[in-house]
Formats: sequence, C-alpha cells, structure tokens
Amino acid sequence: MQPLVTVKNIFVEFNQQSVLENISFSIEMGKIITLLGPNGAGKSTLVKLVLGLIQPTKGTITRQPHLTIGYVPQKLKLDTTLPLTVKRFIKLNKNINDKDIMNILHRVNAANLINKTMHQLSGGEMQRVLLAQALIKKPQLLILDEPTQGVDVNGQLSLYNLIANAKNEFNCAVLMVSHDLHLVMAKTDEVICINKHICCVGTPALVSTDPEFIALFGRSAANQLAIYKHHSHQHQYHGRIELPTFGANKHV
Ligand SMILES: Nc1ncnc2c1ncn2[C@@H]1O[C@H](COP(=O)(O)OP(=O)(O)OP(=O)(O)O)[C@@H](O)[C@H]1O
Repeated sequence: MQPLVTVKNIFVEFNQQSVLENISFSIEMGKIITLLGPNGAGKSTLVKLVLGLIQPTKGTITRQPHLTIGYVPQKLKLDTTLPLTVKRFIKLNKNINDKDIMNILHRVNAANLINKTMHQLSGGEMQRVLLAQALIKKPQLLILDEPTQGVDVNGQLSLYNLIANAKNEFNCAVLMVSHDLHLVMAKTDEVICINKHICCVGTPALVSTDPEFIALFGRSAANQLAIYKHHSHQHQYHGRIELPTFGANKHV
C-alpha cells in the first residue's frame, strides 16, 4: 500500500541557516513514529513540513490525495479575554454536532470538561481536549508535537494509552515528537532520531543500541529506551492510571 506521506531528500533553511538536511522517511497506515532529537534539532520544523505549513528549500513531500490530518500543536495561543468553552473550541471544526463532541470527549476521558472554559483547564486536561479536537474528524494521520507538556507521569502514560487506542480504533498513523523516552517507546513502532539530519532509524530497541543515539543522548537515555525490551507491561504504574474507553480496543 502507498504510504500516507513520503518525505524525500528534504532540506530546510531559515535565513540561510540550515535546519534540516537530506531527510527522507515515509509514514505508513497504522504505524506510530516518534521523532526524537535535542532542542533545536528540527523536529517541529519537520512536523510543520509534513503538515504543509512550511515548504522545503529542496526535496519533495508527497501526501496521499485527500489525506485527513489531526494535529495537536506544541503550543496553543488562546486569547484569555475570550471565554471559549471546550464545546465551542471543538465546534470550531466545521460540521460537527453536539453528539459527536460528547462522543469524542468521552473517548479521551474528558466529558466532564465540556462546559469549562479553555483557560480553566489543567495541563493534562488541556492535552486531552486538544487530542479530542484532533480526533474529531477521524484523521488518517494524527500528528502530535510534544503532547505531554505540563502533564505528570501518570497523566503521560494515560495520554499515550489514549493515543495508541485512537490509532487502533481509527487505524490511523501517528507521527509525534516526544522526549518521554521511558513511556512513549512502549507505544512506538519506529523511532526517527534527528539532529538536523537523520542520525538513526528503527525500533526503540534497535535505536537504543545505535552509537549515534548514544552519542547524542547518552547511555542513560539509551537504557530508558531499552527498558521496554524487558518491562513493557503496566504493573509498575498501578494506582492512578485511567484506562481508556475506546470501543473494543481496550488492550494497551
Ligand atoms: N520560522 C523560523 N525562522 C527562523 N528560524 C527558525 C524558524 N523556525 C525554527 N527555526 C530554527 O530552526 C531550528 C529548529 O527549530 P525546531 O523548532 O524545529 O526545533 P525542535 O527540534 O522542535 O526544538 P525543541 O525540542 O526545542 O522544540 C532552531 O534553531 C530554530 O531557532
């Protein structure tokens, strides 16, 4: 099957400064890809390229015709003087009815937030609402730029479970940027490690042994990635995990 997105030999420069160099990869249906890299490595720039928000200086991006993309941005700038409720925020998507909104909020365990205003939300609540907003149109590709910012460790695990279950239910692909090595890797099919160029690519287990990854992130990060070879089940997180509520796909 044709990949949803194919990125081929991409270069990006801002003010004649090179930000991305010779990046190639493809996003296939049903796969979770995590972009890793140090600050300033070009991860958000790559996400914006895939979204079509910026154009490459050189190279090509091919998207499947009529590809639907749901996007959770790194930061959401909201005017705090406007009391926008969660319901109205999600309704900013056209042709969405109240039943659809309630359904999607239920699925991200956020139905109780429907009448809250956006600026009243905690970090974890905000991320759930942003996820609901990204999922409401049943995207073929879900893109998340650091989806667990401001979320505590239990909330992070819960959010990654929701993302993995959304992937199963909608059979969408997921492209995300994350620094949560110890948690996110259990859900990731492929890691792309970048630092302007692609340093290494592969499963978390494979990348954790790659000398370029170790040189960039250190042994401790490599061990966090590798941990999931041995401890990929949930028992160490007992206690405060909210299990996702996705239809038949309750396995995590
Ligand atoms: N619009 C822009 N104009 C000029 N420079 C930019 C622009 N956007 C990004 N940059 C620069 O490109 C480089 C990569 O930025 P980017 O935000 O993609 O990195 P990142 O890997 O997502 O970083 P972080 O982990 O800190 O979020 C940085 O040096 C940044 O300053």
